[in-house]
Amino acid sequence: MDGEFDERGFKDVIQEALVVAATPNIGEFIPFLDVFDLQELTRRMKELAKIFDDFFERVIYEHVQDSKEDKKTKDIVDTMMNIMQFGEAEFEFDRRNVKAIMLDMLIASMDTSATTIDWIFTELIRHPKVMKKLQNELEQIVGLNRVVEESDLEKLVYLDMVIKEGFRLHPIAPLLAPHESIEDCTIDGFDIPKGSRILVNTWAIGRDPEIWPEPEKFMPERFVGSNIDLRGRDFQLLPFGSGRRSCPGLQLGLTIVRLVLAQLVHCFDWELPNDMKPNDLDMTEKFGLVMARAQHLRAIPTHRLENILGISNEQVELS
Ligand code: HEM
Repeated sequence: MDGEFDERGFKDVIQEALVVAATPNIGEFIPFLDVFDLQELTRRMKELAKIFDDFFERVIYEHVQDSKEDKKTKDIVDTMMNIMQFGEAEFEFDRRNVKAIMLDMLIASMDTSATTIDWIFTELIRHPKVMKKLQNELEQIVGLNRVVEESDLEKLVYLDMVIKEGFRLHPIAPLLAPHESIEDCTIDGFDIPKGSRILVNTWAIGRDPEIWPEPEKFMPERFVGSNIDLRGRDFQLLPFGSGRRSCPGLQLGLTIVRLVLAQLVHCFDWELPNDMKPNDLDMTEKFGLVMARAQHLRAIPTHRLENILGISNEQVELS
């Protein structure tokens, strides 16, 4: 089964799992049809689960072998294995939990950050004035003699607005994760019984003209003087969800997105190949738990930071 990872690549298999998980399963809505698995989603999910399980078994095996040697650095799998071995958790914690956490971390972290960067960077290429304004901010704060570092990020106010605007138009989990109401409640006059499955359509909220003027426009300036943040406090912008089940990787994810985007924009000027115009970029979305761009973005970088990066100009594929 590892063969499937080797042949298709880890990212591809994870992406398939996200599509299967997001596809509405008719058997969940009409329970007596569940057993027939009409869309073959359950069958495929079981196959994928087996592929992941075999892979994580191999990871655990390798860690057990390595632990016999005196390793200097320990990773998250070593830590979980220790907790399991010495019964340090105050609840049942076995091999299945170790594998489930590994799967959770990989699925939740890999595609999310990469897809976010892909969308926001595409918007920057479609909006050269915004790209230029961001480059000016980077020039002022960082200069042109060194690369952006994590410690610069707090000072990059316009970058922050660009990222919020990107998340508003392209929340990578458009329906968040399915939630369940734990008690009866009424929202906006709608009675929601305890135990209902709740899907929060952040994609639609982000494009609601009653909340966002000219919602289809990519306009980071709409955040000037606003204190709307991304942490789930402001319900009109929920790219990481809200409350107890919101994204625990927010800090890491946001730092990666800010740093990578800042470096891409700061280090390079970008143009589209084959005389393509920014407006010609295909913005079609691809369905999945993480909603990615359907088409790969191709752009040509020219480096701006003289004498710092020994990188030649070439066409790169960002997704
Ligand atoms: C830009 C990057 C990321 C975005 C946009 C993002 C977004 C989200 C969203 C929308 C949810 C569902 C929240 C809800 O339904 O209320 C979620 C859950 C989760 N995220 Fe992230 N995420 C990102 C990066 C990460 C990273 C880097 C990690 C881990 C290292 C991570 C780990 C998780 C986990 C474990 C959950 C499930 C939490 C739970 O069910 O209680 N995420 N994320």
